[in-house]
Amino acid sequence: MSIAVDVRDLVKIYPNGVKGVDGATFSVYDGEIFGLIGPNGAGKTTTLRIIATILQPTRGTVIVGGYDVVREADKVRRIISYLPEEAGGYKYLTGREFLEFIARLYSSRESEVVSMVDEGIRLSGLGDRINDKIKSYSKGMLRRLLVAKTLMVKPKIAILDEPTAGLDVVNAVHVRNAIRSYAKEKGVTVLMSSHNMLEVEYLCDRVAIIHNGKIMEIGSPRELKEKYSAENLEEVFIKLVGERI
Ligand SMILES: Nc1ncnc2c1ncn2[C@@H]1O[C@H](COP(=O)(O)OP(=O)(O)OP(=O)(O)O)[C@@H](O)[C@H]1O
Repeated sequence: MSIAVDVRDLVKIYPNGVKGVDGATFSVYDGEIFGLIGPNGAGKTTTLRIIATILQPTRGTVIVGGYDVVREADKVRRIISYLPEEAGGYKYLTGREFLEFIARLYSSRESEVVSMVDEGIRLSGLGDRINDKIKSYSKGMLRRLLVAKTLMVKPKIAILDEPTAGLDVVNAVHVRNAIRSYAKEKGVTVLMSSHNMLEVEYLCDRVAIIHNGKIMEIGSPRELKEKYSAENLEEVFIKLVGERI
């Protein structure tokens, strides 16, 4: 299996001296849904921002689709699509206009723009509300739109930071199903973060558990549950780092 994202001995020290990531190493394979899971402050956002070329690493190497995130950032940006944790939309555009705006950044071919927007509308599940202004959307509707715009451009690698954070169960289930079905249908590699360990159990082929900037374990949810004789990933996490919290 070829490697989509390779992170080696990654360290990020912020200017104030805080270590955001402390020697993380993991690989994401082509076509898999990979979850970076851990509690608040574990280093998930820092790691994803470095992979998305928004933040510079202090030490270590990160290769995305064969390109180095520091030396070949432009090439990396062409093959990824990134959903930040705190993303917004253009609130005076309708959902449809926003998707059209994004699609035109990725393609100048009208037929491609139309099919991307159609895909985005389908993924968002917003129905007729796609024609309403974004400022009228609930938080859940906005997140659904943003997940849809991140996936609809069919990136080689989609990087989703807490795609379901703050969503109620109906919206969260919609977003999870959209990610899973789209990624598997189109062969898109997904790297996502979550502090909801039960959600990643459903969604992810493999997970890495991150704590204090360090990767503590990597494996499929099933492998980890078996290894730790645990009912679910929350229990795995507690058994793994509970005594250190
Ligand atoms: N800009 C920054 N300057 C200084 N320290 C930071 C900065 N951003 C993050 N940190 C620190 O780096 C560590 C990792 O934070 P990060 O946001 O990557 O964690 P996280 O796992 O994404 O957490 P959350 O689930 O709360 O979003 C934390 O100790 C955090 O306080």
